[in-house]
Amino acid sequence: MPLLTAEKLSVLRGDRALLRDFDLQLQPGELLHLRGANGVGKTSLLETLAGLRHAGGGQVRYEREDARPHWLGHRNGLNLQLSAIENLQFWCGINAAPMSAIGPALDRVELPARARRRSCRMLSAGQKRRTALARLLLQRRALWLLDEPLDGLDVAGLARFADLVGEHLQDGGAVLMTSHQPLPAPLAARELAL
Ligand SMILES: Nc1ncnc2c1ncn2[C@@H]1O[C@H](COP(=O)(O)OP(=O)(O)OP(=O)(O)O)[C@@H](O)[C@H]1O
Repeated sequence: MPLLTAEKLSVLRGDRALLRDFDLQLQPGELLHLRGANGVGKTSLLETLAGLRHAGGGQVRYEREDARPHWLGHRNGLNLQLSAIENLQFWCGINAAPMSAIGPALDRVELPARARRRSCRMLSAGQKRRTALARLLLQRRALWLLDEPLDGLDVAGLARFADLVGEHLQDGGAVLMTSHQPLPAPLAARELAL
């Protein structure tokens, strides 16, 4: 059974339809790499699939109860006044996720200890991205919708990202992500060009 189905979806931006009658299925264990030129509508599509933007028509279905997606936008969704740990504590608080998951998640994304308690405005782009990626590990959600998750990551960061995604797919999760860059090895993705 697919984790995500979109049928005859219209993606709007203002009063303009960027996509019409768009169909998509995402199966457990599948990584889908959404590609396309700047401005073609990748972010708008992802936001529509995540329920952050009204569709102009058609429907989006999450087929399983635990398929409520993890969303990672390219702005990271961090409060820059707060530290990495405080941001994750806030996220755990509003999502009923265990605070005990925060340390291990930051270990997995290899955010240095000295960076964890600094306000996020003091972090580099890659450190902020790693903090945002750590959210994916705080609560099990089968579907990950990731907009430009590779931006700002160095070579080690790309390798950690590949580890996280690879494990998630093996556990039966699915990932839909945009990227202008090739995906890090050994991730094998189905490609969809808009
Ligand atoms: N606030 C806005 N109001 C109306 N149209 C917008 C707005 N923001 C963006 N757009 C238009 O929506 C279209 C799709 O933008 P979107 O960000 O989804 O593209 P994208 O494929 O993700 O681009 P990129 O590769 O540059 O990230 C663009 O052509 C853009 O001009």
